[in-house]
Amino acid sequence: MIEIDNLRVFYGAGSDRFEAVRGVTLSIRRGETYGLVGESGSGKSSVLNAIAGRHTDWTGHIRINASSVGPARRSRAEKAMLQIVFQDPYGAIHPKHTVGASIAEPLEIHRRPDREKAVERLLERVGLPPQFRYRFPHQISGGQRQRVSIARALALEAPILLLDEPTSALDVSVQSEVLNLLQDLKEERDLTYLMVSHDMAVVAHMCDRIGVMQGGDLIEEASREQLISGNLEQPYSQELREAALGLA
Ligand SMILES: Nc1ncnc2c1ncn2[C@@H]1O[C@H](COP(=O)(O)OP(=O)(O)OP(=O)(O)O)[C@@H](O)[C@H]1O
Repeated sequence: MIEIDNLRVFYGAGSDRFEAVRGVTLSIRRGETYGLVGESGSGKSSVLNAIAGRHTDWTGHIRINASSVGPARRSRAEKAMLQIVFQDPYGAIHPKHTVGASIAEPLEIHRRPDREKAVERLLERVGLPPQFRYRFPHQISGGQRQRVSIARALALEAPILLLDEPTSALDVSVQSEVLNLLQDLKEERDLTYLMVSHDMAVVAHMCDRIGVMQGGDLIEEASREQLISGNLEQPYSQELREAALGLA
């Protein structure tokens, strides 16, 4: 569903030009949840933003559902293939728009019919009551806001969701509810997830496979079983795992 070949991502120009991702190759199957982990600044979000078309200074090959996408502006059909769920829901939902308007916006842009009904169904699917459509983001909790951004991400029925630290801004008690919702949606709709996370526990819970990034390189890939049992090749991956388990 997602194939990346020798992806290099850059920021800045001239002598300030900086290579944040240094030739990453990976592929993610349909229905798989793939977790990108690594310390802050290792390049995880840069990979995600290149795939999403949010950052355009990159080289290499990205194929989404077997079609190549370039760094240039995406077509409507290409955009409809994937959606992002951000750490901070305010990245996706406008603070001055009602919940209903935020969820309806992608449907309006893509001129989908029956938007009222669709918003109602989406709210219901993410576990929010219908009257929430009239509320503003500051009138609902952080977990509820993240449910709204998930509803918005689902609106166009994109087969791929890019999850950028989707629960790290939430209270621990709410985190698992949102993760369980994502898990249920994935099974129900055969979605493919690429998840960026600091949190190895979240990744172990959610992901079929992980990729470990360090300094812009993908240094190791491992299955969930390997992650859980500690059967990792690179000392750095072990360190991340042990730190997450409180063993370090
Ligand atoms: N807009 C930008 N301009 C310049 N450098 C940037 C920009 N965005 C990211 N970088 C740099 O690129 C490198 C990779 O950043 P990136 O955000 O991809 O890492 P990350 O692993 O996602 O980190 P975090 O977990 O903190 O989000 C870092 O050194 C960062 O400083």
